[in-house]
Amino acid sequence: MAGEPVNINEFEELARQALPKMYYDFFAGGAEDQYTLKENTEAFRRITIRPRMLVDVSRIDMSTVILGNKTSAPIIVAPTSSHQLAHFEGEVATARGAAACNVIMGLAFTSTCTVEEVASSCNAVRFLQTFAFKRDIIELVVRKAESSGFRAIILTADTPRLGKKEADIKNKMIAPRLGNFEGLISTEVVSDKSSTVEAYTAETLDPSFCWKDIAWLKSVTKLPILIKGILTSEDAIKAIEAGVAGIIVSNHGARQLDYTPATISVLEEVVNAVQGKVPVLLDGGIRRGTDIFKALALGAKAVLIGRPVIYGLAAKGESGVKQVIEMLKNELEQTMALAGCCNVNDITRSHVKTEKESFLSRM
Ligand SMILES: Cc1cc2nc3c(=O)[nH]c(=O)nc-3n(C[C@H](O)[C@H](O)[C@H](O)COP(=O)(O)O)c2cc1C
Ligand SMILES: CCCCCCC(=O)C(=O)O
Repeated sequence: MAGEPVNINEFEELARQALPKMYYDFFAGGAEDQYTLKENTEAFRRITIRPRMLVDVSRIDMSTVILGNKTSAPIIVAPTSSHQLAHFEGEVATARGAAACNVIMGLAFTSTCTVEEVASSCNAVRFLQTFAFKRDIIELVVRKAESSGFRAIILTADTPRLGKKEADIKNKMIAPRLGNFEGLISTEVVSDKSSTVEAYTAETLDPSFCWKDIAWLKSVTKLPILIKGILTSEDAIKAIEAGVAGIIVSNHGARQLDYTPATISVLEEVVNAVQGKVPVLLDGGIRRGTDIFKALALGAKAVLIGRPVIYGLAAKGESGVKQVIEMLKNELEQTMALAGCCNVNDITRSHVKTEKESFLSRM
């Protein structure tokens, strides 16, 4: 590629060149046939934008407030594990990149750097993600989140066990040392059948964790809980009943159950079920500012960005993370200007046409 990357796909190509195949496959890959992986991005292409002309767009304000936290744009770094496999500075560099762009940093508990290292490295607003781990591990997550100034807990609900990522199995993917687990479980987990990533999670997850256990989680923390991995109205209603502070529509970047729908295609179902009671966020397949615009038009308060941030990190460390986030912010700003929206509240349902609506209008 000649010159600087001009879009996220070019950052992905830089990351592919920078990383050993095993690590690139780990970051880029999805579960099984990778049907959902492809759909997550393709479904955005089937939604068109209905722009409005002759609006005064001389000043565009992308800022918003998420669970009481002001942010420069409706963009959050998605919690993703193992950043030191992308760059030696790992999540510390990612968080600094997020801080430089004034967006919220979602940190995975399965990070390579520790919670404390990330917290002391930057002043980004931070949310800490936990899986449905065994309870003593969740209690540790909560203690670390509270003592290190995190503003919310993200509970990932879609991972009672790890999805089958065939590239990792073929590559015999070796999990890195995960800072927060040092001394807690064996960090030398080995498995001759599959990737050590799978072995890691098998040792820590509690597959019996269910809706009633959210009451327990709420009893051990004062932090707001965002539930991540919701794809249906039925579960959205259960999440509201369980008292979560927000919902993240997500299929885990297509790394868990294959043949789940593209997240953007079920966003509206969840938004309608939630009836404005809590904010609804979305991740999966966001690669353009136009994708963010479409998600906001369909009712998302903000989006989370997973792989693009990792690609920026792999390509150029902290400055790559910053460039990726700035690129998406600039593209969103451009989209808002050209669509006639001065701030995020101006982006409405009537600014997009879904595939179904296009189909019906042709009949
Ligand atoms: C390499 C990788 C690791 C991930 N690790 C986690 C994790 O530890 N916890 C979690 O809740 N989600 C994890 N995710 C899912 C992301 O939080 C997010 O849902 C997904 O990446 C969004 O899709 P996108 O990559 O297309 O933006 C991971 C995703 C990737 C690509
Ligand atoms: C090395 C531990 C990896 C934990 C699982 C991370 C994850 O959620 C993923 O999709 O990968």
